Parts: sequence; structure tokens; C-alpha cells
Amino acid sequence: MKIMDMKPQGSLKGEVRVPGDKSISHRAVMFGAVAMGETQVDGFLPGDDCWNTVACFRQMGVQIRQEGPTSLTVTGRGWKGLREPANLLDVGNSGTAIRLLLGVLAGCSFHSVVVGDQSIARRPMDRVIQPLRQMGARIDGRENGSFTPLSVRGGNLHGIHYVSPVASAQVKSCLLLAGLQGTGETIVEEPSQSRDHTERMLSSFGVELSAEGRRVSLQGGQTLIGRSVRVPGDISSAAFLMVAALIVPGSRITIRDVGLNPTRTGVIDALRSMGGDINVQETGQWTGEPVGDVTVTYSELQGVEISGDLIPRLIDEIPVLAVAATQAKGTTVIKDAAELKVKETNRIDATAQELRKLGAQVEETEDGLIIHGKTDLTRALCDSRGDHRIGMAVAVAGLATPKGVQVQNAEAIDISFPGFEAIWSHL
Ligand SMILES: O=C(O)C1=C[C@@H](OP(=O)(O)O)[C@@H](O)[C@H](O)C1
Ligand SMILES: C=C(OP(=O)(O)O)C(=O)O
Repeated sequence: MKIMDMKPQGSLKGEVRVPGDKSISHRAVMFGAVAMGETQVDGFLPGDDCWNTVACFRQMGVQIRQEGPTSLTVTGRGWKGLREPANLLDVGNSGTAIRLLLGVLAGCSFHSVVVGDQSIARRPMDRVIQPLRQMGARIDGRENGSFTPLSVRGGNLHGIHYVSPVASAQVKSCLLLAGLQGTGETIVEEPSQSRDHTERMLSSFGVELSAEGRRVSLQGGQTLIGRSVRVPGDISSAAFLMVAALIVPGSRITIRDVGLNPTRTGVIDALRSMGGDINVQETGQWTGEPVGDVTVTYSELQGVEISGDLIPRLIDEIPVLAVAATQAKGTTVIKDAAELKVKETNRIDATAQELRKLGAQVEETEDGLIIHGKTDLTRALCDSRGDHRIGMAVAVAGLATPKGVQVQNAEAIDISFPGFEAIWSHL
């Protein structure tokens, strides 16, 4: 077990880049694998989650060559070219990997068994298994297919019109991948719009689809054409630097080449509404995704309400937004975020309990958190609980204490942000 000692280092100044976007990296490998021709991926996130996606597709016969630390070439085998895996497909800790992979496997006539780690074993899979069964896939698993291990025998799918009870890009993407292998039209509607990387990347791989906010539809039987993908920096990783700059007096950080997809920029909107000084300069589009530089300057923050349609646009940033809220004057209320309970940990409980160890005033609610600020935080021994975002959130909180914080199980951070510990020495 790794213990990270995060020490305050005074004001944070300078320019950095963060590793590639995790959502886009998973998709580039998966879409490349089922496409015809080669897909060159640059800026790939070399994090544990994405390596697990690579390993799963290699097991199905896909050649994926690593050309450099963050570049890969995927030789596509087309929808019908995947091979029955001889072993378990292990997604490790990744919810995105398993749910999107299930959408691919649902159309493959071979047998496969999908497993993950202890956290994955607790995360609900019925949200994708039920609609995939409606499309014709045969899937079984623990508790009638609600949890891993899952065994899949796919093939002969037909499209559905699915009204999802949750705003989830993983559900939407899974069903679109299955729908592409089926007959007829697949329509997915969701209660609020979730991140749309799948829609954007499918379009750039030559798929015709119609995406109108909460409703996406496509016709089955379409072929993906391999291409080059340039992955922007992950705004979810950049969020840790943004909050650090806002809460450490005298700081000013520029984060270059960050993905600015509007379905992901909720964290910028929320921090600005708290009074955060954040300047965004869009510089271009990389494979259909807006990219730019984000400059964040230390600011006096105030408490706000974060709720409604904003939640899916910042769902993974809530632990670190809670850290910002401990340093904001007044009360911050985060609601409509019950989805946090089914992430790598129950992030409502984990955020509240870990931040309380540092002296923060945080209460758990049924669907969010209430945070009272501004509090003086003190040194404590915290635990990532195996959840990368909890580990990084408490580490950032440590920057606002006089003596820092210790984070147990810090190796989890490599799931999404390899180099997190080292990045602070550049600032
Ligand atoms: O599709 C994706 O890449 C992701 C979707 C979100 O999950 P849900 O689809 O469960 O909301 C998010 O929390 C996760 O980190 C990545
Ligand atoms: C929830 C996350 O990822 P996943 O669902 O892919 O495990 C995350 O990265 O915060």
C-alpha cells in the first residue's frame, strides 16, 4: 500500500498539461478495434483503466501496438473480426470499460466472461444488461445478471427505443454500440444529457447518427472506418489543479490543451458561480472535441447550490468541488447526485467521511452533500479507499492545510492520473 504525503508548498504558479481524457481514450481503443483499417491514437491516457480496455481487446485478437508513452496504433478487425477470448476479460476498476465492452460483446456470437475488481463487483450492471437482453443478447451473472462476473453470448440483435431512467453516458454508449450491430433503429433517451464523446467519435469514424441533446438515434449495420484520434487533456484531471489554484492564496495556473466539451465543463461553470476566476481560451478542435487553455487564479469563494442538469456535466468532479466548498464562505448544497453512490466507492459517504477527518464540516444527504465553509483544515491520515478521485480530492485539500495530509492507498490515483504526485513540483 502506498501512502502519499501531500505537503503544502505555498502559492502554485506556472503552466502544466494533464494526461489524456479517460473517456475519449477508452473509446478510441474500442472504436478502433471494431473499425475497418488502422486507428492511430495520440495523447492516450496511460492510466490503469485504459490499459485494461487495451488488454481486453488484445484478448479478442485485436493488434494494439504501443508506439510511444501515449501513442497507440489499433488495427481494426471490424464488428465480425473479434475472436472468442480464451480467458476472462478483466476490466479491473473501470465502469466505462465494462459497460461499453458489454455493448460490443452483445453483438458477438461467441462466449465471454467479464470480471473486474472488488469495486466493479458492487457496481450495478442491470442498467445495461436489461436493455441488452431486450435487444436479444444472452447475458447472465450474479443476482440475475445485476453484478459481475457476467457471462455473455451475443449475436442477432435488434434495435430498441430505450428511455433510460439515469443520465449515463456509459448506458447510452453501450446501447449505441449494440445498436450498431443490430437490425433497425436504436434510440436512446435520457433524463438529462450525459457526456457525448461517443456520438462525436462515432461521427468521426463515419457513422451516421442523430444527436439532439437527450435523444440519440442511429441505424444498425453501419461500419466504422479507422482514423487518427488526438486525445485532449482530461478536464476531470484538470479539475484538481483548478481547485488547488483557487484555494491556495497567490496561485495562478494555466492548464494547456484541456478538453472543453460542453457536456464536461460543468466544473468550470460551478467554480465560476462560486466566484472563481477562470479564464478559458479555446484553441481548436481535436477529432471533433473542443480544446483550449484554462487559467485559474486564486479567488475568495462563496457557497452555492449545485443541482439539476449541471450534475451530469460535473459528476466526477464532485469530490474535489466539495474540497473547494470547504474553503468557500457560506453553505454549498450539492443535490440530485445519487449516482455518486454507485461510482468506484459511494462517493457521497467517502467524500464526507474523508474530508471530516481534516476538520471540514460536511454532511451526507440522500442525493448529495452539504458543506459549510470556510473551515481551517488540519493534517490527518486519509484513505483513498481505492477510489482515485477520493485520493486526489483529499490530496488537494492537503494543500490548504498548514501541515499537509497523508493519503493511504494512493496507488489508486494511477487509475486516471498517472503523474499526479509529480505534477505539483512543476508549480
Ligand atoms: O462514459 C464515460 O466515459 C463516463 C461516464 C460517467 O459515468 P456514467 O455513465 O455512469 O454516468 C462518468 O462518471 C465516468 O467517469 C466516465
Ligand atoms: C466514475 C469514474 O469512472 P468509471 O465509471 O469508468 O469507473 C471516474 O473516473 O470517476
